[in-house]
Amino acid sequence: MADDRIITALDVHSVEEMKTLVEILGDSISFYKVGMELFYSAGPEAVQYLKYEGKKVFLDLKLHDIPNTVDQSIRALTRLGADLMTLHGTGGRTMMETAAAAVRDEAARLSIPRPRLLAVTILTSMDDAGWQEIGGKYAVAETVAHLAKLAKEAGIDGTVSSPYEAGEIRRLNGEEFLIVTPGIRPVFAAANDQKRFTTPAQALQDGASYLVIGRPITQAAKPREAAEKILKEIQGGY
Ligand SMILES: O=c1ccn([C@@H]2O[C@H](COP(=O)(O)O)[C@@H](O)[C@H]2O)c(=O)[nH]1
Repeated sequence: MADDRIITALDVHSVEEMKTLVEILGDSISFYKVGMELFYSAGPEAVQYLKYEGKKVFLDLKLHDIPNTVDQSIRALTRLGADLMTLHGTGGRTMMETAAAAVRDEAARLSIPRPRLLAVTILTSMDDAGWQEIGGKYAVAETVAHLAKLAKEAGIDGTVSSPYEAGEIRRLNGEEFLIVTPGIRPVFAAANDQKRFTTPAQALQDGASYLVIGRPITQAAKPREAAEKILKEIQGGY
């Protein structure tokens, strides 16, 4: 029933709201994202609950700091046992290399499966105009490809990018590299604040490994029906 390639973003601010959604979605969703909103409100309990329920967890806290701070923070987060975690690729090569080594070291020390690390490239809420406004010298697509190459060289397992860049990242970094794409909008959903987005089927066709989908499911009048509609779409049932 569930498809591991769909990660539902639990952007709510209490454990109670999270549990209600997870119960409603039942076996239609097996992979959840805990982001800043939920983690800053509920803390590690959110991750622990999902793991206890047998779900996979993407802990999306987008670390962005000097290498030493990221090293210590990523070690603490590794102990929570998430499957995927994020840091910002714009933190640079040394920061990414330090984080990649810290996750491997901490997971080995605890004899737990190693969480996969993803570098956030350029947020999907940003278009070329917004990127240039903050001083971006090259086009978004070019910068994302550059950051993806750098992330791979630094020992990072994958990227978070928009689906628009997925094909090029796949070409550059190969089949094993994880490409996680938020900015997913089924035809029935509003764009909200997303600027670089496409449909679930198109994103997979373009090379995404995982799709992050929040509001089109969690804010639908009937979340389970919305999730099932998306599953049907990606499994070719339209
Ligand atoms: O570039 C990025 C990085 C992360 N996100 C996160 O994904 C979800 C998307 O939610 P929707 O409701 O489907 O828009 C959200 O948790 C973001 O923090 C992103 O959108 N873009």
